[in-house]
Amino acid sequence: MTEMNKGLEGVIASQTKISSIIDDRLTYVGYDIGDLAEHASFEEVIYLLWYYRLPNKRELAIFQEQLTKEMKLGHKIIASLAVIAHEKVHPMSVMRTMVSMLGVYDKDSEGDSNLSNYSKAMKLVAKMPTLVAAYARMRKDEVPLQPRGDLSLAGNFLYMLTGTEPTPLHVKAMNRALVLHAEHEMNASTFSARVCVATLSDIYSGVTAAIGSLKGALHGGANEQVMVMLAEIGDESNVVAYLDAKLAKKEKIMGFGHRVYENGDPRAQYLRDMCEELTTVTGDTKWYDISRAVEQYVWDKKQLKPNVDFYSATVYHCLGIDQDLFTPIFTVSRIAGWSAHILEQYEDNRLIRPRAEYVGETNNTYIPVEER
Ligand SMILES: CC(=O)SCCNC(=O)CCNC(=O)[C@H](O)C(C)(C)COP(=O)(O)OP(=O)(O)OC[C@H]1O[C@@H](n2cnc3c(N)ncnc32)[C@H](O)[C@@H]1OP(=O)(O)O
Ligand SMILES: O=C([O-])CC(=O)C(=O)O
Repeated sequence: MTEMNKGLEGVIASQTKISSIIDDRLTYVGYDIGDLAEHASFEEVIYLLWYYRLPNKRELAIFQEQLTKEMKLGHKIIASLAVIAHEKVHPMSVMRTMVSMLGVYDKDSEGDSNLSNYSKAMKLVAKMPTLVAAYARMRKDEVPLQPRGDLSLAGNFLYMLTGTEPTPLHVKAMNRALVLHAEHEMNASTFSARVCVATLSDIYSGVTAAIGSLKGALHGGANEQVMVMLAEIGDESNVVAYLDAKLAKKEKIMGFGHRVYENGDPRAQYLRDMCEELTTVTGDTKWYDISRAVEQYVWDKKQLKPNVDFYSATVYHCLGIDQDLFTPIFTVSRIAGWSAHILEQYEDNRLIRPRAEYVGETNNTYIPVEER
């Protein structure tokens, strides 16, 4: 057997044409993430990840129309959401359950043709923002809102969440966050999705598995923990003492470090810029200033750079979003990458089944329970 590799660090588990991270540069289908963050709509990015090319104007218009049509939630889904909306569980547990419910109420859930899988992928990317927004309202006893045909996915999401038409700056910020979180090669949640569907299980099962993996604080759950940390710091003058205490206890600083990037996550700078733009407009730069001070001190003390989760926390906070919805927003975006990987896995499938090195007891003999 080959040597054990804890955490599968550096192991290549499959080939992909969806995204690459080479020498700290992230590209989606060969397009630099900075270029996409600056210019692309989230809808274009979904198309790019599924079809390995950008859509032309007509293709994009049709794609957007299909997405908007699929955004609505059926009454059975709203009824299921009503049953759990007030449970005291993390919103990611609600999302995991509701995606599973989408599978329950999709008559085509077991369909395995290419057409059926693309159609289910479309339903999932379209319904994810509506689910998060509906849950956010229903847990506060507010009526869930229907998507509007005249808004982009980012705009619709903010509208359905808040009930008011978002400003162009807020739509730009949300769109940029969705583009930047959409895809990231063989991260833990994408790997979970691929492992699941490689058994020839269905797409809803794959996405349910992925949501479970994204929830954890070492992965997507870090963005919520970043906001918890910033709130605990509370003022720029507390940054050093707070971080010193954390590091002395050998605790991880959320939103820093990365398994793959050696010199920093390129997505962080675009979110930092967005964060600066948002806070400059509101005139309340407190959270941005604290974040900059944290970034500087963690670099000075540990030579660690922020990852995608660090500045996304302040961006969402500036958009007025509750902190426990930060990771669910990650699902609204990452469903693009998960679905692309699931479709790619089906295209050229092989069961994913690594080995474990056995380090337990050997040569035991069964003793009847009465004699133990
Ligand atoms: C979307 C995303 O998933 S991005 C990642 C989001 N997660 C986080 O922000 C959580 C905080 N970060 C981390 O826990 C890690 O950096 C991970 C999970 C992202 C990567 O983990 P790994 O590649 O397994 O690195 P590992 O945890 O072994 O860290 C290597 C060393 O750097 C240190 N280190 C890494 N990240 C951090 C951190 N955030 N704070 C403090 N120390 C850290 C570790 O303590 C370890 O030091 P040691 O060798 O002296 O023990
Ligand atoms: O790639 C990873 O390990 C985690 C990450 O940054 C992501 O999923 O966006």
